[in-house]
Amino acid sequence: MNREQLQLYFIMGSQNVEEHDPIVVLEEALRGGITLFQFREKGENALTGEDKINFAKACKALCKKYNVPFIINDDVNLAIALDADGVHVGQDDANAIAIREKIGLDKILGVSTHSLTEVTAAINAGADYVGIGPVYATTSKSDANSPAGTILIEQTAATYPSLPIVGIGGITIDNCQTVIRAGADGVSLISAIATHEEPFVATRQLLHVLQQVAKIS
Ligand SMILES: C=C1C=NC(C(F)(F)F)=NC1=N
Ligand SMILES: [Mg+2]
Repeated sequence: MNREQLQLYFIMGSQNVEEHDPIVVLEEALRGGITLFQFREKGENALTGEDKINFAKACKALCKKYNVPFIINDDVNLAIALDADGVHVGQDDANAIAIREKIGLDKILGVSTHSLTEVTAAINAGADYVGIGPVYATTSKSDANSPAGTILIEQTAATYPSLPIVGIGGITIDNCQTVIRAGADGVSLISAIATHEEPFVATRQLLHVLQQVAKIS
């Protein structure tokens, strides 16, 4: 995985799209040019069992059609079963070292981090990128920490300049440039695309704004 692939990292599950069809939303986002996708099926009405597997397979097939890596959140066994391109895990999921051993070196491993200590541990576990947030207030994650702003992104970029970083949490077209200027390689988001009337348009607009402000290398 190269750090440019983090530029516009869309995360979605069936619960994030209000009255829209999640498969249509994903195809529109892919057509619009998202650079990475995370399948994140969780929450009280999340799909389970065969429904979840079939939904994941449909999302994976769409990502393949648009040549965008397909990442699965939390569910390492599903990621292996579907031969996903990688997994994203949080601090409360299994130990990242064990997960790296389980998925192998050719899969993408992303880790959520909330402190420099957790960033260092993620690096030692062999993470390909770290997610840092929530930068701003989010409604997409019920158990999110309180918004931390961009300070940890700045500290991490300064301490580990070669570590790919993606910011997450309440990111919109209005604040995404601030996140990149702080040192993130990209932004990850759910609602800014998933709840937009026109996910294709939302994606194009976000990319346009993000392309104005490359990471200060
Ligand atoms: C809780 C999360 C934190 N960060 C990320 C990512 F953006 F992929 F790094 N994904 C998550 N699901
Ligand atoms: Mg998790």
